[in-house]
Amino acid sequence: MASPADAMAVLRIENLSKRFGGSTALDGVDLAIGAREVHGLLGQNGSGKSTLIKILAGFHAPDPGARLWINGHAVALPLKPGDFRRLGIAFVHQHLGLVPSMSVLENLLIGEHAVAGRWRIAWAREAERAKALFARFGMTLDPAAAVETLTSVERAQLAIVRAFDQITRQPDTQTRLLVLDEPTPFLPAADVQKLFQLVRGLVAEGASVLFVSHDIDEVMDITDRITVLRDGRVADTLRTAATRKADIVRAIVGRSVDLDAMRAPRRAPGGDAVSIEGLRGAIVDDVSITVRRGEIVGLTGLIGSGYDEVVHLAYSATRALAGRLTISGTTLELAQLTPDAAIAAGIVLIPGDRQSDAVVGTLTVADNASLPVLGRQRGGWAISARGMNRIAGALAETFDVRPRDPSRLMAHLSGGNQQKVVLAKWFQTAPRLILLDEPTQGVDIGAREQIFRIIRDMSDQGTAVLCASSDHEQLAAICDRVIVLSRGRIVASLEGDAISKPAIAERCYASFGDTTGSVS
Ligand SMILES: Nc1ncnc2c1ncn2[C@@H]1O[C@H](COP(=O)(O)OP(=O)(O)OP(=O)(O)O)[C@@H](O)[C@H]1O
Repeated sequence: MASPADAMAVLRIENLSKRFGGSTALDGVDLAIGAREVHGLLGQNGSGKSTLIKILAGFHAPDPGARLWINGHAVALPLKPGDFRRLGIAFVHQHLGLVPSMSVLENLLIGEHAVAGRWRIAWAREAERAKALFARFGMTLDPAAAVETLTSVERAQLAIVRAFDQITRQPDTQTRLLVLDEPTPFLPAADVQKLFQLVRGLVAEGASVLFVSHDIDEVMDITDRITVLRDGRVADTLRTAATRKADIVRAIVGRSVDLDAMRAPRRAPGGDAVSIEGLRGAIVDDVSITVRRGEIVGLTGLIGSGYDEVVHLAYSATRALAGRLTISGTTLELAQLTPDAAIAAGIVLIPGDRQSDAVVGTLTVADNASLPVLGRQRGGWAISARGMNRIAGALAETFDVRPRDPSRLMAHLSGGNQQKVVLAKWFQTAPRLILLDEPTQGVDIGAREQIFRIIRDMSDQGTAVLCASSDHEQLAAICDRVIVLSRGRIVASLEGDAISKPAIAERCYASFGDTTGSVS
């Protein structure tokens, strides 16, 4: 039903559909974003969010029958790549699109280089303009600073302000629509609030925002309305202020989810399964951790505290300067360990940045899922494709990978479904120690529940689990113990009922006192 906000929509789409071969990504979607509205776009993995955004970016052509209006003016579809600029739309994706080695100012003006006739840039004048632009939104960025020296939240702020600046420079339009596609992963709560302050500042200056996220708390905080996609259709459009979290979850998943039930029942831990002693890396400094049998241990802290380095050092994805890891009676010197030797010892690392570290996009789902167990698939000299498909099919069933098509190219799965394949691929090797780095980043609330259950099952069967994450809700849901790091050292350990989302956050921020180094 059209609301008053729809009548003066900055962007209005009707009957948007998109099929890829036999599968339907979007099916008759209507969406209206009001002037100065922050509009959330939510939905399970594979529900069609990225496809919708890619159609606006001119990357995909929609199926015939769709209609688009920008500020009340009909716009012909399909859009060509780059059309969005002259229409007053800008995109900020999770990877932000900044060049770290270039300065803040060069990054701000990167779009200007690309525009014919704008090669001559008055740098001094632009630097003054940039300072004024940042000051307008309460930011204190130095235009001459290299982006690689900025904090994560400063980079995200720069990417968002740049997007706003690019559209306000467009001569042909008054439209200012920012599409923020998961801009907050890995940011601690206080930094998310800084970004939201910026978003509110941009809205006060006339911008509208489409905010895509899996974080329901954040969406409830920043949006005015929410559109929920399910299986490519609009499941609901909700006014945020009048909506409870449970209603949003139900719209996303299509059923009720008992959020409290996702919390792990407390178990009595067994004997020591894995111990890490005297670990040192670029940030981590003399850290010792013991994981007991049947125990899931979380690692967290502020960005730069080193909590995520621990799992990479324990697998030797990054070579440790010093430290020992003892597993099943074998002690490994971490300064000499290689990933091959780690895998042979039953250690697996599931990295957070799956696009670059964990996925081969040009191979099928079956190929990706089979990579760690190829040795088991050799029939004579050939690798059995049927065997690989069978294994991948069974894993896809357990991990609810959608669609259930092992022959699909990995690059053609949605981001969250790729993550499920990565988890499935390593879990089938029955590891002794699983090192997780942001395991449910980009994964929807329904799949998250399944993944938590699988991690718990693995731990019940004796696998030791170390999970590095900045998602305190996730840690509170799955961990028996949560270790907090600051400046490379352990500063707190929460156990049992002391673990909660606010308690973890509090320890992360109150962590500039004494450091103890080890916890068992
Ligand atoms: N290029 C493609 N070829 C074939 N199928 C595709 C392609 N891109 C997306 N799909 C399919 O379209 C559907 C919607 O995917 P989309 O990436 O839009 O989901 P999403 O809501 O963004 O998911 P996520 O939250 O996991 O990022 C999925 O079933 C996906 O497998």
